[in-house]
Amino acid sequence: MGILEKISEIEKEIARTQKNKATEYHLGLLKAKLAKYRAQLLEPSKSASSKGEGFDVMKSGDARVALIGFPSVGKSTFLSLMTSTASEAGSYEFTTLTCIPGVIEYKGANIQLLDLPGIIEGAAQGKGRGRQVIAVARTADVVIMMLDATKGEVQRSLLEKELESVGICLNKHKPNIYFKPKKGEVLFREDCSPDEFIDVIVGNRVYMPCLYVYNKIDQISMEEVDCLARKPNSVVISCGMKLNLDYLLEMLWEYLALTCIYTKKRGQRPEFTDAIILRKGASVEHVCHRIHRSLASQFKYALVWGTSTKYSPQRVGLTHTMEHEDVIQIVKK
Ligand SMILES: Nc1nc2c(ncn2[C@@H]2O[C@H](COP(=O)(O)OP(=O)(O)OP(=O)(O)O)[C@@H](O)[C@H]2O)c(=O)[nH]1
Ligand SMILES: [K+]
Ligand SMILES: [Mg+2]
Repeated sequence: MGILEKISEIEKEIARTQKNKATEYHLGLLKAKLAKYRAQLLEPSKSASSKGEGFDVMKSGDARVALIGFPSVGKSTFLSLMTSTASEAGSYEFTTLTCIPGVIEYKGANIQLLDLPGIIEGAAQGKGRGRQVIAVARTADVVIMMLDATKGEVQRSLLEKELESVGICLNKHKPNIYFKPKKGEVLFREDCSPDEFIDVIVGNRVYMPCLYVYNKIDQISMEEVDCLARKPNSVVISCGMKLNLDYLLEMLWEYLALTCIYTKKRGQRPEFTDAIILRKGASVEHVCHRIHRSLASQFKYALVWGTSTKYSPQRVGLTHTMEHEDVIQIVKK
């Protein structure tokens, strides 16, 4: 019997077994067996290319958020709640076997949310689809590390270790060192540790904001909830009881640090209801491209009101860096 058939047999048996105290133990065993076979589905097959298939999901929208966590912490339940995409959830591990994208619409922005298979210790060394999952995490603007509030803190440090072992630095700022290999010129713009210096030379580090989301708080006491909620970069939620999801969105928005730009036409008020949403550090040229493909080539100058300029308005060129909530009026040749 192949793995898929075995899985299907177990699923059928679970479906026809009544749920009660007497069958609880048996159901538990069945679910453990199911998780074992599903984990085997995640293992890269020997016949396929040595690297195994990646999860190639097109980047879309204004930003990308990856859901990373151990199996069965509630990642898929969360995706199904926050987006119009349904991702299958189940009370057994390794329900999700691939990358499932959804879109969160928030404050006029489209945020791509990626549900991923659960990862386990050893993921970075290729356990399960660990490598592929981590590769997707690298492409995100923010990582949501989803944790089961009923489980201990080791889950958090284990996952952090996995990500750090492949050069993903969470909630750390990139060391401000300028390094140009050709000339071998090094300029320390701040005090740095040897490790930080090595990171810059090796050059494959990514620095990423990470939000620790403790799910299933409906299962723990108020005191425990309170304790988790006070941890840095952490939010407590319950997908099951839809608790604190609004607050999580607010935090996520903050961590994404997107820049909202308002346009205005000459002699008119700014279009405050229709912001252009860009990544941090976006220039006037980025704004032009967003309005119309050919606008940058017809560009003469722009007037900008807001925190990015010394005067309001100020005449600026294409390379000027915009800041959050600036207003811009573009003047064509
Ligand atoms: N009590 C409680 N259960 C939850 C909550 N959120 C999700 N669950 C349950 O947890 C189980 C796992 O949920 P999933 O969404 O499949 O978890 P996952 O992280 O996607 O799991 P994998 O895809 O297997 O890695 C399901 O039985 C959910 O119903 C919650 O807030 N509270
Ligand atoms: K699951
Ligand atoms: Mg899942």
